[in-house]
Amino acid sequence: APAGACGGGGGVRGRGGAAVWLWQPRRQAAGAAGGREGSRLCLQCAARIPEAGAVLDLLEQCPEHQRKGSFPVVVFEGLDATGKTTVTQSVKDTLNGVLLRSPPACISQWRTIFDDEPAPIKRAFYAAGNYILASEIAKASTQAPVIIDRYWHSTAAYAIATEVDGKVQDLPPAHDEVYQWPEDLLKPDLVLLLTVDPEERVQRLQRRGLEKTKEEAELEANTLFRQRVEESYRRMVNPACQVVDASPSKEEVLQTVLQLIKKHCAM
Ligand SMILES: Nc1ncnc2c1ncn2[C@@H]1O[C@H](COP(=O)(O)OP(=O)(O)OP(=O)(O)O)[C@@H](O)[C@H]1O
Ligand SMILES: Cc1cn([C@H]2C[C@H](O)[C@@H](COP(=O)(O)O)O2)c(=O)[nH]c1=O
Repeated sequence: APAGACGGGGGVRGRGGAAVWLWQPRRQAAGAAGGREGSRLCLQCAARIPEAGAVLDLLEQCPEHQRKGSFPVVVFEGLDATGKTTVTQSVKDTLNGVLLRSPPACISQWRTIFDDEPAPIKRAFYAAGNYILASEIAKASTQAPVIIDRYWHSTAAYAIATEVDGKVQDLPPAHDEVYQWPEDLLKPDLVLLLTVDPEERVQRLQRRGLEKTKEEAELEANTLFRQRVEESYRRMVNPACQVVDASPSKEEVLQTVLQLIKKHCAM
């Protein structure tokens, strides 16, 4: 792989236009999220990890420029424990849809390996996962509504928030290209960002009682990181996230999102 493809000033640009692995630290946020080409190059650099080769093989099997079928594709985003798993399952059941998630099942068994790698490799894993997921979305959306638990916006928002230190004011400015959807990645019809206030979210995390991922532990410990992730979500464009207050009961949240889907997606 070309020198600098995975971290040090490379200036690589993804085939579809996603800014990847550029010079400035703030550009590295976008780079860390990478496009298809950027993540491919970074995983090639990580050849010492056998699973990187396996992810690359799966990525190569996925045709570029996936096209959506005629059924709606709806993504749910948000910080951990905002209720994505809960609501995606209910929406899937209500709409007789297909439920998918990022990273997709075919690579999720390697997630813990990549979570322990340096940030660019970890993000390349998640970015590649989105391109593999796009193949699944393209196929499933010819048959039924597709409901997705996290997609590109999560990859980008966590990457940006990790690469940038400090406060929300230190993020790349609104309208920066780091907040753009990659041109070569299949777009959903609707992206819903679930939000709850920090106290409620911590209560939900505690009630759930599962083992914390590193990201979750960091989110809990680091208010600034949490704010950077959420603000990055809010700055994403093309498509932008529609913000949903997910504090009400599960049933109320379900009704709110079903109405939004009805309003924004032809069913
Ligand atoms: N509207 C709600 N009101 C109260 N509790 C809720 C609500 N939605 C979800 N919960 C509870 O909050 C906890 C976290 O929810 P869930 O696992 O769905 O979140 P998540 O966003 O998928 O989290 P992660 O991203 O970490 O997987 C669970 O115990 C769930 O039962
Ligand atoms: C998809 C995706 C996830 N992450 C991080 C963000 C979360 O803290 C954890 C766990 O997510 P999950 O909803 O419990 O599966 O993974 C990330 O950093 N980048 C991504 O693309």
